Amino acid sequence: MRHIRQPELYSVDYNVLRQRFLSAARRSNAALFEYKHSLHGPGGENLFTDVAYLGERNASKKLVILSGTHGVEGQFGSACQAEWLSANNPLQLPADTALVIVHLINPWGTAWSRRVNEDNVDLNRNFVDWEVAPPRNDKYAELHEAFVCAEWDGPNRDRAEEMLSQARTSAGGHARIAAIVEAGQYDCPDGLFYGGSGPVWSNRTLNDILSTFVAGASDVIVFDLHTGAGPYGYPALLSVAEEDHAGLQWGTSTYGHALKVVMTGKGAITDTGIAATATGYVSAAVRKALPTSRVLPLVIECGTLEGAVVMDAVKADNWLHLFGKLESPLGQKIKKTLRAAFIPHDPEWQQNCLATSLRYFDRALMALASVARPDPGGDIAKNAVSITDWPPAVPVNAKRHERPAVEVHDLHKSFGTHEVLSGVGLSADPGEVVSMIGSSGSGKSTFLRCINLLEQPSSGTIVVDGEEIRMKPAKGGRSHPADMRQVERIRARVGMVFQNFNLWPHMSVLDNIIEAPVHVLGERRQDAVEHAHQLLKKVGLSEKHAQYPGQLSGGQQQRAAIARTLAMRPKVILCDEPTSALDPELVGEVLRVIRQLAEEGNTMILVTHEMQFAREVSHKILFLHQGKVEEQSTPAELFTNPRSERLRQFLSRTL
Ligand SMILES: Nc1ncnc2c1ncn2[C@@H]1O[C@H](COP(=O)(O)OP(=O)(O)OP(=O)(O)O)[C@@H](O)[C@H]1O
Repeated sequence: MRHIRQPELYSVDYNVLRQRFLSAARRSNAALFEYKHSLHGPGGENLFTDVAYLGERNASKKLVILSGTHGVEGQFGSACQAEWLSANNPLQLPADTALVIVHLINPWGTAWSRRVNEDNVDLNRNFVDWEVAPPRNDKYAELHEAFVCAEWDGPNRDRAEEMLSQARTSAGGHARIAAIVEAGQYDCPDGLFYGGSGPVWSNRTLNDILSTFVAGASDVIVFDLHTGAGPYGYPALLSVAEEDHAGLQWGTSTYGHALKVVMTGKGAITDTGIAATATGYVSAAVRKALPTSRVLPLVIECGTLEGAVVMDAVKADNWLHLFGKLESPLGQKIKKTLRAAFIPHDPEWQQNCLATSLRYFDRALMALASVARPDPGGDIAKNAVSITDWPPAVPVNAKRHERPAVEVHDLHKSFGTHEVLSGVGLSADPGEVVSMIGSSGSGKSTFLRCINLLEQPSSGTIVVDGEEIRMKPAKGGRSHPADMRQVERIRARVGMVFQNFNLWPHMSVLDNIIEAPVHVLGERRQDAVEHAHQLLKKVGLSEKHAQYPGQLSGGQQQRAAIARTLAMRPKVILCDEPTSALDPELVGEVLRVIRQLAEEGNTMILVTHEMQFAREVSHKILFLHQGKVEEQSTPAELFTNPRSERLRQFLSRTL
């Protein structure tokens, strides 16, 4: 079984999920596009559905992987998407095949931990044919009042629960009630499994994505990633269909008995845990949007708790959003219960669901690889639309033309007559991770130390966050900073993680962390302490705040040093061989923290001898040789296709 390298992949924080996904996609050289939602997340953050596209624009075979149809389940789908990209870098796409990853199609639901969207709409009931009247669900209407009881407890609540209990008994158990409720309903906008009154934002966005990035392909496999139904911890592979079609046979021949076909419609029954009575699924949408393609719509559905328990959690969440207070203790408890109903806090569940899903993705690529190219004269090829433009999504890459977080041009540095850096340049965009590799003595650490003027460069230009460090000529054709106050200001924005930690030995861990925020940034001590505790939690050292550096292991000291760096809220983090002073068994714990920082979108410049790590976390790698950049490229390119002989030799010695 493949092991999850990052258990924290399952995060409840929308920003963490998004940054992690974008980071993984950028490392894979995907083209990125974003669809901005008009609402914000709970922290005021902007919300987006992101699309990562890999492969030829006009590929005739496409694999689509969609997450977050039911917002709160998006943690799982996002983890699968990011982890599959990270575990397969560079991803080997078969010829004439492209990958389209749609990250969090219902971003509002994910950010607010709701199964539904911003209009209380279940997106997986919203893809009905809106040209005709939506299906009626009279049996739901009879139960609706009990589902939306305004009281959390008290006599009315007791009556509502009694009514539901009687309905369960007379219908013959929870499953029967579930079949009624989960069929979806279109009359009660405040009720459960409400399908809406027209196509919602996520519906329109998905259709736009399909017509922009997928339409015209001859063969398409689509995964829609879900949790919350079926046996615990078992990722079932399903294909949901309202009628038989060519894709189903393709699915059966690809996955054999692993695939369950669920025929939906009025009165349909299935033992898969999903609602066969419902219509308006994503699978219907993809087939409708891609009429000229052979489409295999797949659902991965990872079972969690008993159906009745999941339904209760959804019902409580509906009450919370209609009548409760999100920030109250009860509100927080309801949210926690809902999240646990869809993503259990169980490493084995998380590992198994993720690993199995990645295997289903691998298999899909194999299935696409074995599809012969379409006959150029055939019907499908005739109908193929060539993608010449990518509107209306805004390419995320365009954002990367914002000003770089760090730019260095033509940097020279000599110690006496020994020129250690001979014209080194580098540019890191916000959120980018740039690693520097090279033999011992090639000048990597000196370069890093020049960026925050721990070493004074002999000449060259350094721009941090748009501000150029002003230099003035000094003796012997050298230069010095013109204004030390400017240097101090810029240093405060550039965090540095040193090889030897550099913690103050006479101060506790907490005092080490708050020292600079209080004395350099002028933060209130109380605020700095609060922030320090958050950071210690992040690096896994909550228990160690009162200890002194000498009482900690090397790995713990380095993690404390990272927390101290983060306390200054740096624009850029420079890491100078952060693990080279550690015993091998302590390296992993530090790399994990650095990986997390990288994936949360911090801008980092990293000097390291950990090649595999550099390959996994970096967007760009520079190979330094004798004070010059010999080669720079993306990790995939640099490691698999080194151009210079020196780099080839270096890699053969170190990999
Ligand atoms: N303060 C200094 N005074 C004199 N020479 C120095 C000084 N600092 C570094 N050097 C020299 O500069 C060269 C580059 O050193 P640097 O530490 O930048 O290399 P590096 O690529 O980081 O090496 P390593 O991977 O071994 O850390 C070396 O020859 C080193 O001896």
